[in-house]
Amino acid sequence: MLGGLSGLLYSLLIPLVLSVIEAPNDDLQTVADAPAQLLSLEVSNAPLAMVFALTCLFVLVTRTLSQVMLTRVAIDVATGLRTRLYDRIANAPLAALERIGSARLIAALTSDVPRIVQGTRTLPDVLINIVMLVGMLGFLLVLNSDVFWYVLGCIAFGVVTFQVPMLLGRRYFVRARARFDDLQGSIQGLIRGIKELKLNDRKREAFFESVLMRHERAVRRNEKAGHTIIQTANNYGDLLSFFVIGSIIFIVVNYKSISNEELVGVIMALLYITGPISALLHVMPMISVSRVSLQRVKKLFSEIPDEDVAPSDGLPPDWQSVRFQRVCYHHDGGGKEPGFGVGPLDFEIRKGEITFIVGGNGSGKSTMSKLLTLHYHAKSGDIMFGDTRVDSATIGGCRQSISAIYSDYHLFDQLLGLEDDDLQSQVEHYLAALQLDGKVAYQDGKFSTLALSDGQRRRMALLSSVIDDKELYLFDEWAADQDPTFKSVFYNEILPSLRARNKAVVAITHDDRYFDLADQLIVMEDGRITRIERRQQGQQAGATGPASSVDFLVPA
Ligand SMILES: Nc1ncnc2c1ncn2[C@@H]1O[C@H](COP(=O)(O)OP(=O)(O)OP(=O)(O)O)[C@@H](O)[C@H]1O
Repeated sequence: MLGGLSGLLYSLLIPLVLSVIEAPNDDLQTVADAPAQLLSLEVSNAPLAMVFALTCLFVLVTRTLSQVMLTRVAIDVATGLRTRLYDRIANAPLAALERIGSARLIAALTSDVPRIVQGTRTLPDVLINIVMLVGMLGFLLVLNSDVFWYVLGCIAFGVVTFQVPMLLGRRYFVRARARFDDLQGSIQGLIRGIKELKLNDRKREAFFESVLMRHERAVRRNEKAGHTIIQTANNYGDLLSFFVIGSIIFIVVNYKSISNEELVGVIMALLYITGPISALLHVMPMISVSRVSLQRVKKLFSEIPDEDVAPSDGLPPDWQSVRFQRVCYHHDGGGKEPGFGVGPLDFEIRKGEITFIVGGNGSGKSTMSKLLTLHYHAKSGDIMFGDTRVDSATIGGCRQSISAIYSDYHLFDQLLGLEDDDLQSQVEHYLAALQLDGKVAYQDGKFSTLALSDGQRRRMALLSSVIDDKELYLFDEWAADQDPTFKSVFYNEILPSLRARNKAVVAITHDDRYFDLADQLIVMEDGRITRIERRQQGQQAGATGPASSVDFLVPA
């Protein structure tokens, strides 16, 4: 609205100036002959000068206001888009996120969203320039209708012919954007694999040449081609404006009756029109790139399904055991690969027991554990939390019973969602029990550092997990990078103390030295359970090391 008003006022300036130059009536001439005194300046045509000054002021105010307001809207759009993406990611099934991959998600958040916003930011200028163009065309119509129709025809011709390079340029932008996902993936490879690359010059060169720079060159090539085409088209558009002016001065005047006075007005109007046309042409590449990013984000949204989970009241159901009944799951292989199937799985995890899941690499232990922690949705069969069957209505509540540390866990630098009064003392207790008290402090609701060794970071993850105080604990090869002493602490003290608290404890492990500590041993092979061993009633598990008298957990 303001942009339109600004454009309209802007387009009124030329007729105003022309009316002064042309001095169409005697009154004005008289006024011009007797300049008025304003702020000790002699001003000709004082009333018109006032109108001119006020119009300029209005243009300044309305244009600034419209730009500021729309820029603010654009910033809100960016936040809104990112927030929608955060929500989508948070509510997406894990399998879909694994399939899409972090590279695409990060590229959308860091590259597409800013480009969309950049495109949105041009909108006030687009609007202002369109209104200016329409205003000036209206003025042209008043001046000379023949010239008006001629110019309109030329603009229509320009718009139609401009579409060809635009479409071509857009195709290159689409290709560049698609290759940007690959580039993002290889940048992650460079950062994460820097240690391996530094130790092997040939590997590094090969990575740079055939992976990283290949994608970089592809992005560069396509972006250059896209911008070259669109810039050339812009210049063609600019040139077309001058071609129109030239053709009117040199050709059209011979066919249509245009007075000299009209011609001056027409040329001024046409020169003035080139401004908005050129401004519109120059935002075209930005709008085109922005549209490509918008489509990319839309496609991403369509690929992230919403998880079929009803809103949970946060209350887990009452359960003593979790039962798997003929549960099956299948990883899609993607393309020609057959994928990997797990199941049918039948087993029971009880509270007050320690269950070890063992098996060779790739036997399906982690997949089964993600079914148990309700991250993967079973393709068939039932998972029961006590008498509660896990389905879309109950899954949210059931998840609240679970705490898990996977091999690719993430460590947050603060304890989130906890408001216990004695949180500080609990954290201090666990920092000491996990032998981290000299390393990490908990201050102002944050850990002082996470720059720790792998084993120490895993202990921090354990701290965060036990402090959550859930019913079912899953540890995926947690002890793999612990030293022998702390491995023993984990198996002989930490797991038994969780069991003593009536927690259901599940650990995926290759540490056969500690197998007899478990109440139940589930052996997996090629996606199936080949054996389940249960300890006899009354036979106390935990014979390998000296069971500590110290309770790891803080007193209840
Ligand atoms: N996200 C995934 N997408 C597709 N296939 C997968 C995915 N994760 C695992 N797989 C397939 O499932 C198989 C079993 O993987 P899983 O991680 O469950 O094994 P595991 O027993 O935990 O192995 P390890 O002891 O090496 O951790 C793998 O061989 C792989 O082919």
